Amino acid sequence: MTVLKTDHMTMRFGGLTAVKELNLEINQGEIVALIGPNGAGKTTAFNMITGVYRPTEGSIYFEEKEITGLKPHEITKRGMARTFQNIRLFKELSVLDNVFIANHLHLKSNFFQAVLGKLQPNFLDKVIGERRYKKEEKEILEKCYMLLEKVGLLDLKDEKAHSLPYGLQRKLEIARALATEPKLLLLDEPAAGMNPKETHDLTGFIRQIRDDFDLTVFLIEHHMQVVMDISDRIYVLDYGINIAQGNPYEIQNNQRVIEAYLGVTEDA
Ligand SMILES: Nc1ncnc2c1ncn2[C@@H]1O[C@H](COP(=O)(O)OP(=O)(O)OP(=O)(O)O)[C@@H](O)[C@H]1O
Repeated sequence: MTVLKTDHMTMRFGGLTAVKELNLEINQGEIVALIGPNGAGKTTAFNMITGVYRPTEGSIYFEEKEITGLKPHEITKRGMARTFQNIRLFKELSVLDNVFIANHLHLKSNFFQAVLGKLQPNFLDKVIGERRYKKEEKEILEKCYMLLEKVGLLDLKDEKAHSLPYGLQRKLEIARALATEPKLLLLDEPAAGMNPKETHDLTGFIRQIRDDFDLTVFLIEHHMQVVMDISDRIYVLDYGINIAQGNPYEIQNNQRVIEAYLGVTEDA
């Protein structure tokens, strides 16, 4: 099944076309990379797919249903999650609390509102609500523990997020994304800031979570070794234009891609 499809997806900022008529097609279970030099339009493409920007032109389909123009939280609810180039964690909160909070999209009872005193339930509702809250809290905690175990952070669950080394903060971000139970996971530069050992382990880690959580993965990455090791297929952007697509071997040997990366012009 096609999990993600974009049809002539375009984003203009004034006179600048950051992404031009991009056609992507990503299938269930694939690991696909989006690469390109700085400013090529990769993050803009992610921002359109996840609802941060509405495309100026073109359409986006998730699991064959149109999602163009939906809000980010609506897209998350349908089963898409992302991490960010600049890590976004609650830095003063513990590792566990960071994952716990990320579950809120899946809570059936509105306990966050209740906790904040915004709801005034009658006595019976309150008793039932509290019982349900306790049951849900227990279930969520179990899920958080499972997620932290999967990403190798269970032993650090009580540490503050900001005290973790950068590479582990990235893994915590991934655990937070997994907490929303996505089918498609978008990773924006997962290797950034990782040390050589973490970078080396990243390929196995991403494949493992893809298999364990039945995911499809779409990632932006600058680290070419990671891209070539991990990707089933690669799309290349240059100045907003999709100049190539193919498997790692095809991309490594594509003259247009080599020129885009080396900055060679056609008359040079
Ligand atoms: N909100 C915005 N307003 C105006 N221009 C923008 C905006 N966001 C991005 N751009 C421009 O669009 C182009 C593509 O930027 P984008 O961040 O998508 O590239 P990128 O491939 O993700 O780059 P990098 O690898 O450096 O993160 C750039 O020229 C950038 O300056």
